Amino acid sequence: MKIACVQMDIVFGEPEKNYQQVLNYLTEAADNGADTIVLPEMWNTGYALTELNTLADSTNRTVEMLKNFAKEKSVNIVGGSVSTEKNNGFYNTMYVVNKKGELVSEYDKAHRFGLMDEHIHLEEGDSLGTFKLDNVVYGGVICYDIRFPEWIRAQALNDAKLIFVSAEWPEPRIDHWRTLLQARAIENQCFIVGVNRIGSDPNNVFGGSTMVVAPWGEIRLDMKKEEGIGYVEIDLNEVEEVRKRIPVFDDRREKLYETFKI
Ligand SMILES: NC(=O)CCC(=O)C(=O)O
Repeated sequence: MKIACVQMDIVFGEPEKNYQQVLNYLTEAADNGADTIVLPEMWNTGYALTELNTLADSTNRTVEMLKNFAKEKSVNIVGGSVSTEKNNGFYNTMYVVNKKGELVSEYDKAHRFGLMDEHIHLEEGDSLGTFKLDNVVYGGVICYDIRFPEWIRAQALNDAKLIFVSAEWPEPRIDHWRTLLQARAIENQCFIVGVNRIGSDPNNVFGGSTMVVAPWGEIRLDMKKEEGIGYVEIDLNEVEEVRKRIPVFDDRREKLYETFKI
């Protein structure tokens, strides 16, 4: 499985420029033989949260673009996230489309990040964010969600073998990002593909460090500050190998956990 991670800059509050940019990246990745392309968080608008009433995607624009592209090039797309307007509110939404051009997941960020005012401008989602591509179960979460081990564990317990994390994670906390991605991979014995943006907006400088971490914890891709697409080939059989080596999932004590606040 060849994964393409798009570590891009995002033009603040300018969806037209960002849709064009993303189309260019998708084309480059598909032409380079990617099976699955992964985008960062809020790539249509950036964190222009006070302008969402005019900028957020309130139509099917993103979904249609991703579906058409995926079908034409026969590629899976984990569409990072975009700001959306639906059900009388604004959301931070991850769309995933498969190679046939079908929408297989629509996940709204479950945990809102107060330091970037999400709790003021965005609604929170309630779905788990697991989905199937080519008959394998995956998970998808958005940025701050990775700080909640119980949320990632829930995806792993629901059979996710690889979890995608799309982010706009600022540089000053980039060590947290790197450590959390590795910890979530080791504790859940699964692949973690974390795609962060680079560049800056009026309030933050973003840290890049798009990474792919294997179930044993090795870093298989580290884009550091490089702008562009990083490629990695992975074998999902590694998940079962690592789970056999240390059978964490067999050794869990669910009854015990139920007696405490976990
Ligand atoms: N966009 C986000 O959710 C950022 C999360 C973040 O920076 C963190 O430290 O957590």
